[in-house]
Amino acid sequence: MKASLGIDIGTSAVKVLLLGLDGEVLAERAAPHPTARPHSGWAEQVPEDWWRSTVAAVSEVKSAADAEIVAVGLTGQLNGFVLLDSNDRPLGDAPIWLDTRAIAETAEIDSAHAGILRERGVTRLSPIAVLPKLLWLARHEPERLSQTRSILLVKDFVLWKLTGIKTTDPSDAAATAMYDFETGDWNRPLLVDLDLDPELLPEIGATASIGGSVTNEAATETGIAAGTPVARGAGDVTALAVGTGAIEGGILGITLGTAGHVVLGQDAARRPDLDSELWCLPHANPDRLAWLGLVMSGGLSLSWMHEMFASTGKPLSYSEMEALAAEVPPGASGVTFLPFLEGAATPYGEPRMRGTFNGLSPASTAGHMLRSAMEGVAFNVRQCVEAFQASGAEITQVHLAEGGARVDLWCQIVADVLGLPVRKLEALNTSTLGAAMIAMVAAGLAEYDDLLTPQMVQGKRFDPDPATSPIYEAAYRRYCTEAEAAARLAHDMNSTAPSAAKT
Ligand SMILES: Nc1ncnc2c1ncn2[C@@H]1O[C@H](COP(=O)(O)OP(=O)(O)O)[C@@H](O)[C@H]1O
Ligand SMILES: O=C(CO)[C@@H](O)[C@H](O)COP(=O)(O)O
Repeated sequence: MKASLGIDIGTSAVKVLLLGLDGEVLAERAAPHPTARPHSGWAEQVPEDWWRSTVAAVSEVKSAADAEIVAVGLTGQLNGFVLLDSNDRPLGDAPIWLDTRAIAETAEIDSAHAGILRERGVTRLSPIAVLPKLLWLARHEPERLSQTRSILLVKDFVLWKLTGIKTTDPSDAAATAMYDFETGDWNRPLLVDLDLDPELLPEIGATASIGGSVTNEAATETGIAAGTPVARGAGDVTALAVGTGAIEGGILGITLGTAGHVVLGQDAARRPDLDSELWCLPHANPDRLAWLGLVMSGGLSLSWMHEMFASTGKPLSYSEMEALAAEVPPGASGVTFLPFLEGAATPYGEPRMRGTFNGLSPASTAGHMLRSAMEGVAFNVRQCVEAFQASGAEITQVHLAEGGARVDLWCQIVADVLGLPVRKLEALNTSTLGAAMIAMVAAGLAEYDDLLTPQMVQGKRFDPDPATSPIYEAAYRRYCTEAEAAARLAHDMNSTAPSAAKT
């Protein structure tokens, strides 16, 4: 059987998926890679680890399904970047999206260039983005930047390893804050103004277009036939917009990966309210834009607790954690978790906020903390949904996916907190699925209109329980009050802090 191979270089792992041309998922595999946090606020990965994980996961998925790979599509975490020297060797490790060392540079660029960033980049600047991190490097590691001959984003590094071609797509480019939505090119005037060389950046080609084909060397390493076309693909937000069906209309995609994503496909002429810290990225379909509400610590809020239990020598499985949380009533008896372990994106845009439990008493149990962690993430998701609605978007269906959606209680909590029916998709790895779908379009094997596969509309439905509605209304109001106070506190305590150096 012929199949499209999707490859997602995620934060915690590379995931791969074989999608039959009839829309059936034939096999999926993953291979993990670590994140290093060498200094406060830093988060880095080793680019060669992405390639090693890709080779391992592709080899496994090929053994799991007897399929002929006719197209490859890439996606990956946004805003990680590799500096390559004149011999195409990485100059050090790659700062990833979780790296917030450039808080001071962010404030500086945003205040001097807010107009051009909003009008041409359709963004408020965030320290997640590549742009302020490049300025940080120019100031703190100028030699490293002066030795740099090219810069590649995460999925584009793997595309280069597969094809020998350095290229990117509009969705990955736009997240860096260095893209011009009007010209479809890098925002050259902004870069020149900041003394950053636009020629270090790769050319930008359409998401659903072929970027190159698998080289003989990559074929030997991966087992994918030499000459197989590789689509440029998309950053993970745009790929998961495709994979969750958030392509047009009111279909809202929610994912609980390491991050949490709340995504809608909207008409390209419309813009969200950037003051609500919503993001706007090019969609795979050029007639649309992907609107994003970003929850920094989505699935991470639960995997963090999972790791804490494991570190005590008494690990709990995810189903044991779910069972403990299920013993506690909705609203977690007044315990609130603010899910800002990695800072806050939508709606606060405050990277210095941190996670907090409020309302604990001697009667509180691990179940209260687990349930409130899931509820806190659902409340942050609701803030994203309300920001979309305030920007005039209508929501008719909710599709939920990625690793955290394996926890049924969490799916029910999301339905109850939103007061909307939620469908947990059968194909949970939606960015990987989206990458495989985009590759099919790029290779001329499918049209955008064919992209809603049977997996999309199938899956378990969770209806909101009306009995929980008044409880969650009160708990959500409590959460908002506490989160707003925490945002003010983080801002006031840190507003004079200098840029993060090696501490
Ligand atoms: N065995 C499991 N059962 C239920 N949920 C899990 C399990 N393992 C991980 N998770 C959840 O899935 C999240 C990771 O989702 P995933 O889609 O793999 O993330 P990413 O693509 O960001 O690496 C974890 O943070 C955790 O909340
Ligand atoms: O960078 C962003 C948003 O800017 C995140 O969307 C990352 O791309 C995280 O993806 P996961 O690995 O959690 O799926």
